[in-house]
Amino acid sequence: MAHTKRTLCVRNQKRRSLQVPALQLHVSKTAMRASQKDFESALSQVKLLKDPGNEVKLKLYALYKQATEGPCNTPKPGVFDLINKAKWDAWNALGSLPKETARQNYVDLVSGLSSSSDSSSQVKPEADRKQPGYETLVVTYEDSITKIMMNRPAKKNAVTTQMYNEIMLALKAASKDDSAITVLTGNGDYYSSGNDLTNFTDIPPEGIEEKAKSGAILLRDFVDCFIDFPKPLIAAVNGPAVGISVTILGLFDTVYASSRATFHTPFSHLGQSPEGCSSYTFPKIMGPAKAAEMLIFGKKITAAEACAQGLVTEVFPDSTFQKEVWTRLKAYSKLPPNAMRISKQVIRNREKEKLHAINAEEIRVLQERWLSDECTNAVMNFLTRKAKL
Ligand SMILES: CCCCC/C=C/CC(=O)SCCNC(=O)CCNC(=O)[C@H](O)C(C)(C)COP(=O)(O)OP(=O)(O)OC[C@H]1O[C@@H](n2cnc3c(N)ncnc32)[C@H](O)[C@@H]1OP(=O)(O)O
Repeated sequence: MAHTKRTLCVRNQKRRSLQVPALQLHVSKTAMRASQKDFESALSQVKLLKDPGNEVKLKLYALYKQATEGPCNTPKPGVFDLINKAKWDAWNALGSLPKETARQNYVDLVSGLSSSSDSSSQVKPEADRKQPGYETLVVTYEDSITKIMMNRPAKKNAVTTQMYNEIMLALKAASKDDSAITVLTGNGDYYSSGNDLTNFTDIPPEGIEEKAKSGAILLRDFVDCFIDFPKPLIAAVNGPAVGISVTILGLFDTVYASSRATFHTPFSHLGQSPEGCSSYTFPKIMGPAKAAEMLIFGKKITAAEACAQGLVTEVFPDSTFQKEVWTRLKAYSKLPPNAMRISKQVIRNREKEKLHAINAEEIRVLQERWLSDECTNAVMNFLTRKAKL
């Protein structure tokens, strides 16, 4: 029973149809009315269904036993007999549920599973998998993975105000959907060229200070979303990465990089200062000396160097990057999602408060830098094409 590709909408329908709490299978209005024939038909139907997962299979098993044999009265299997113990527990949990009610609940459950698997097979996967409402991103769900792809390849995936907002929206949605892991990546030859420098040009009538203030709030909220993201978060760095797209990597759980990727934080060149909690995470990850070379002197490092310094988890040859990374991620996405979330919490939670405070402090400093001549000149030089990195 293969896992199928489908839209969130269909997944939600399916989830609703599977909402049969293990210990509270209710007596429906039609209870007592499921005939032996209905039950036998459900027994045949269940063999044709796609794999509904272990939890539902246990419910089906328990209801079947209750419907055919009545309350569980066999000895409890030993602790090491895991499978039989899980089955026994599920059956025993039904207590004294009458046989007729168990039969009806079995028929209802199979009927719900059949209709949801019918509707999922009607989905046209390729077109529908893309989630609507994003202009700067392509957000998809497949194989229990939410993939957030920055999608301004002609501009090297530079992060506009709109993209900051859309990434926050996508992360908030991914934290609540039933994906097991979330991946951020880029479309085209770049992962991201960092903050879109035209963000600094749109000055409101209230003046540059107001612009710096609103930019600071946006950036603080953006980085906070990464600090608070509850599920495993993976960066698939498909090409060069600059500025904010590099600094937030310290807040990811895993970073895979193409051999073509480079990592560049040219803050001094731009008259700016570190953000994304990198003033804390980078020295912690790579040691203060290597962090200073990147964050103060703007040294661009290769994927191999970033891996040696601990910023990158693993580097893959560019020619096989996509294939190898997605094969790996699909395997990880099948691990028990709650265990992965909880492990992430255990690893990350004790630092959260500290990271929020660091984020706030970095932004306080950066907001002042944005008003400096050094920063204004650097941005003007880029926009008038006098300077590139
Ligand atoms: C709300 C505010 C929050 C602020 C948060 C602060 C974050 C800090 C940072 O992120 S600092 C990093 C800022 N990024 C840069 O300084 C990179 C600037 N870009 C470049 O130096 C070069 O474009 C390049 C080295 C990334 C790529 O050079 P290449 O020659 O390969 O390509 P082009 O320069 O021709 O780029 C193609 C088009 O894309 C536009 N573009 C690329 N990056 C940015 C960018 N960061 N901001 C704005 N525009 C960018 C480039 O202008 C070209 O556009 P065009 O085709 O219309 O000319």
